Amino acid sequence: MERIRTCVVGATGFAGVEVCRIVLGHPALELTMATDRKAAGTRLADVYPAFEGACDLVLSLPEPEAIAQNADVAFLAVPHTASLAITPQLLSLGVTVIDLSADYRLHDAAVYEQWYGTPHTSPELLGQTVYGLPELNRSGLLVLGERHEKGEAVLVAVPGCYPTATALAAIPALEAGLATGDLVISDAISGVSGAGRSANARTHYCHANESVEAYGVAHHRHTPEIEQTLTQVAGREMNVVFTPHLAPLTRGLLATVYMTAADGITANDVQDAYERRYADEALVSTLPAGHMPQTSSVAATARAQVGVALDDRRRRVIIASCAIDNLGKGAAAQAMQCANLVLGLPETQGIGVTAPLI
Ligand SMILES: NC(=O)C1=CN([C@@H]2O[C@H](COP(=O)(O)OP(=O)(O)OC[C@H]3O[C@@H](n4cnc5c(N)ncnc54)[C@H](OP(=O)(O)O)[C@@H]3O)[C@@H](O)[C@H]2O)C=CC1
Ligand SMILES: CC(=O)N[C@@H](CCC(=O)OP(=O)(O)O)C(=O)O
Repeated sequence: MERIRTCVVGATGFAGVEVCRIVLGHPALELTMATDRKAAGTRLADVYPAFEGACDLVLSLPEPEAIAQNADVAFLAVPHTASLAITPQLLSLGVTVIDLSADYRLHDAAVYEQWYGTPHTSPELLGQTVYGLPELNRSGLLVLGERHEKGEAVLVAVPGCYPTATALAAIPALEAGLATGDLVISDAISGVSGAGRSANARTHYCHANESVEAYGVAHHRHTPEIEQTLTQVAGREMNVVFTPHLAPLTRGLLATVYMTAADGITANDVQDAYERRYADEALVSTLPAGHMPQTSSVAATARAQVGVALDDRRRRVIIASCAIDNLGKGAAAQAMQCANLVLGLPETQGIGVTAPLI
């Protein structure tokens, strides 16, 4: 079988290199192009020696015409606005785009402009884009797959890492009507690779090591994305109080979510709802009652694990905690899960399903 020609844009970034690693191990895809502006002209293996012997590809500049000549699908692992700059042209040249950036996640261009502080230059694409959380929007991704099969280039907006973990923690309780009200609180912790490859004052080893801090409090740009998803799930306008924290981990993300419990529900009702909701999901597990997830159990995988409890001692609160790998289910592996659905491949093909155990 001829393999699907694949380009990774932003291939030396943390999310991009993880996409490259997945593509190189994927039986149905071939890494035919990888781009990077600063390292163009050098081999990917010169930047990441782990690829020595496995990949001889030379990095190119991210030029849409060249991408269209070399690839049928492009993963964009670039910062927001960089995706806006090339996605319309890639689509018009017939390249299906799996975008890891935030540029096409929000349905409303005005909300994007408010939170990202920059004009949205292709709002006409927002209506045709599917938000790539397969556990919520699988049918939409399969519709994109039908269009792709007919030769149309399509666009997937892969969710952010914090929105992925927060949504997976909240979906079962909201869908089953076990959580009431319009407020969800999400306390989340990310490893430092979530901030990308370039260190800054906050992510510098000497600042981040042996320390945990909250940041972006009350104004992080994932807030509207989380609210958009929770509103879709609950079928009513939802708000989130979202507090991200930076922890001295290389990779891993844990979101613990608090929701007001509906009157009369029991801890068993909550546990059952979560187990039922994820029973058929290959990549999301509900842990047994009394167990909470840890990031090391999902490191370097596409998996999410969710643990849930009901605190009915004073206030009745559902507490759900979700662990993912920020670069796995939070970025590259989820991007591949979406691509598999769009490309008509088995949903988990090519993505690691269990973590290294030691
Ligand atoms: N890190 C994570 O855990 C997650 C990241 N994401 C998203 O994935 C995307 C990449 O993130 P991450 O890998 O962390 O970032 P990095 O900073 O590590 O990498 C960014 C990459 O994009 C390239 N790039 C930067 N600007 C442009 C541009 N204008 N045009 C083309 N290429 C450009 C960079 O190389 P060069 O400048 O040399 O071209 C580099 O290869 C972002 O949108 C991020 O929000 C999503 C979920 C989780
Ligand atoms: C630890 C850390 O700094 N994390 C990043 C996560 C952002 C990210 O990757 O998300 P987008 O895809 O929406 O840009 C942050 O808080 O900005």
